[in-house]
Amino acid sequence: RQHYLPLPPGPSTHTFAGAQKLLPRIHPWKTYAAWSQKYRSPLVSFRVYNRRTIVLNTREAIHDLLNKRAHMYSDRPKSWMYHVLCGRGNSVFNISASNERHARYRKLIQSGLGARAAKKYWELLEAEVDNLLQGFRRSPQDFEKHIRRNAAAVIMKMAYGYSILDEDDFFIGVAEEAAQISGWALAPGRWMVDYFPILRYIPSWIPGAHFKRQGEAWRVRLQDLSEVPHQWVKGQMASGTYTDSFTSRLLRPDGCTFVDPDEDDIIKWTAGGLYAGATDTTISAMISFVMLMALHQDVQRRAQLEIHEVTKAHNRTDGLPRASDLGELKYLVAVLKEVLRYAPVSNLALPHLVTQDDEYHGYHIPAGTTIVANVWAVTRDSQTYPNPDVFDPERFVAKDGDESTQQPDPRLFCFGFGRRTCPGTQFAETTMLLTMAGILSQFNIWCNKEAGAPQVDFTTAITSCIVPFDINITPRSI
Ligand code: HEM
Repeated sequence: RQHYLPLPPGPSTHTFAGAQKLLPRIHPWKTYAAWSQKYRSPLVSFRVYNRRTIVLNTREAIHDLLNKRAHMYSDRPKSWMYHVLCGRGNSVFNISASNERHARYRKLIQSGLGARAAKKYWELLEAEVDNLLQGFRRSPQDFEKHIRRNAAAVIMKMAYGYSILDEDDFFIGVAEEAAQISGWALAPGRWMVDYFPILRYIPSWIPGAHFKRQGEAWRVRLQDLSEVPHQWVKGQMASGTYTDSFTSRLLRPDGCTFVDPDEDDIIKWTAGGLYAGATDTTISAMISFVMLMALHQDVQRRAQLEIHEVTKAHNRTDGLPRASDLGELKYLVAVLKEVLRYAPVSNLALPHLVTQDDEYHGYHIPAGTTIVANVWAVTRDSQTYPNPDVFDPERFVAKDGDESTQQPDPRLFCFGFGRRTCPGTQFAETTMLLTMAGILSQFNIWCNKEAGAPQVDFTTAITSCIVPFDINITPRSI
């Protein structure tokens, strides 16, 4: 029956290339939301060459399909260039949900990063916040660099027990090269083999088969890069002097024998996924946070007051909150929620793939369609969030202690959906709250508004943040 139903509406497109030329390079989420308004449909669909994408533009549609029907909406679209030619199909982000590795990866991450396990990292996080604040003190104008270093340091220590010394660190270089290659190989519309997989059989020496030679070169390089930190941990463990970490604990679960090669491989991919998942996301959120604090002095003062009261109650003479204090910083949690809503890190989350034919609101959703959740559209929906373009943490403060007066928690959609929901959510929240509390306890952030308040703009990438503008960061007297 579904086949007699229409596809969700969308722009009329070129016979061969489909909507390829219509897809905007800047803020595609805004275009999808505009199409949704134009066609008066929460779902819009378009085709690029032979691949169809459906974008979900409302909270209800996203929840109904990606969460409630997660069993059929949790796969990932296949990039033949990246997954096959570059050999990255086994990565945590790309693995098919039907592959038994998917469940194994997520189980390991859950055991290492879940709510209870995360407490093991409190000391590490506090030490890294301290390093970050020292950086802010030394050169506040380099705040972005300090935030980047901090995110990499936290995850390298947590995943591998490796201490990063500065931003030119060898291991950061390794991870950044891998991320850069992945970005090129995954660029939508760039590789015809993604649309016509038969091209992968073309011999590499044929003129025009540049993509095959490139894919092969990247495969070798990415494989080498992903081995570096893993082999480093194993070398340290063999030498007997190593720092306990996610990887070391899993490699020798009973404390004496190493796991078999199959489990070793699972651990390697899982730890690699942690680095890829944690760095750019946390960095984006923290940059947006700093920018928003510069613009909203009232919010900043109120959060500082709350931090001061909590640290005073716990006799923190340095005025610096600890991880165990975070549960009392209710207003700061509201600020974090509003940062995630106002400046979503992942405006389109990551694409999912539907594995069976389906039907929704009278539309046919064919198996094999890429499904994109327009998170940005949800955060800007004025029914859910009145005055959505206004930054206002008050949305998430319960009136007279009544939690039901709060607007919907954006963490329910900023961290993804169904069986692909971000497994680092709790770890990310603890890291971000501790960083925010540390920064606000020691510094004032402000910008010169004499020539008018700076214009807020957002970057376009897999992770997005507020485009940095000139700000001042000055130490506070406590
Ligand atoms: C501000 C912080 C973060 C945000 C906003 C965020 C957001 C997301 C989103 C939107 C996805 C895709 C979910 C989907 O496909 O439905 C995702 C996946 C993932 N995230 Fe995060 N994330 C954050 C931090 C972290 C951290 C700290 C870690 C690890 C320590 C992490 C590890 C991962 C992994 C491994 C995946 C892939 C899951 C899968 O495909 O099964 N993330 N994240």
